[in-house]
Amino acid sequence: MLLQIAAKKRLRVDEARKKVPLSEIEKRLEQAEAPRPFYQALLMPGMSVIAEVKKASPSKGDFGLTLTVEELARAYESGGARAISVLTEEDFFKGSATDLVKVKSAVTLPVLRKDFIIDSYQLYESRALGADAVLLIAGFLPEKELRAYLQICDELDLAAVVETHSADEIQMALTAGARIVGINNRNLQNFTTDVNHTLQLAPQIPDNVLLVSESGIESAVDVHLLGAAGADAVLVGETLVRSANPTAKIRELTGRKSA
Ligand SMILES: O=C(O)c1ccccc1NCC(=O)[C@H](O)[C@H](O)COP(=O)(O)O
Repeated sequence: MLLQIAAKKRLRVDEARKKVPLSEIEKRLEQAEAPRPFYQALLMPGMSVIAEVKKASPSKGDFGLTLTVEELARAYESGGARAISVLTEEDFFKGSATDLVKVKSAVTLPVLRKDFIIDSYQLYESRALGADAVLLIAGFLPEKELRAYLQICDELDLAAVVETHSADEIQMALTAGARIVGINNRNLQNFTTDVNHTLQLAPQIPDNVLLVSESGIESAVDVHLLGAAGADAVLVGETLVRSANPTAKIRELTGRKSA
């Protein structure tokens, strides 16, 4: 599945580059507004929720959102989310760049572009679309490339969450210079999730690096255990999009009334 996602992404990136060359994106970036502070949002005391706008997934199919992406993002902001993640991958998650643009203008929170970044072009594109942060998947990128991408993110003033799933990937992310490491509780081979995965790997993350626990987070107990293990933030998708009241669900997860 991951190979299929990467192959589709390659075609999409090549198409995008033909339509809008990097030189044109660089021109647009000259007019771009300063990004919103994603890293600082995760530094706030207490657990930060990165609430995800997720329309579908390869394992679960379409979630049948009843709210528009703007309404959903505003509901997340009201519940005290500290950042919004927008899945922009088109072919397996039914997302789009337009979703990111719509969400960015609907809320005041920093916005993470959640996609499969396989080409540096996507970093410039993300910044031009208004993303404040991007996700880099350690399992997709050799260390040299990851380091180079992190450097481009720094130059663009774009925060980066480096997603990992093993001790080796965590070491690679840290060596490459990651300042925010995601531990994905989802096994990308079979799509099962287990929050114990973060609990087991969290000790590998030094204190000066922010830890985001990703995927499969369902309850206040999960959030509490993850916080006690050292997570600064949780990235939550399915639990929120399936909830009848996403605002209340975020409050229930954090035990807080506001951010
Ligand atoms: O969500 C999936 O099934 C999935 C499959 C293959 C690659 C990535 C996948 N998810 C992307 C994500 O990063 C999640 O949407 C995110 O961590 C939130 O997860 P959840 O709270 O379990 O929806």
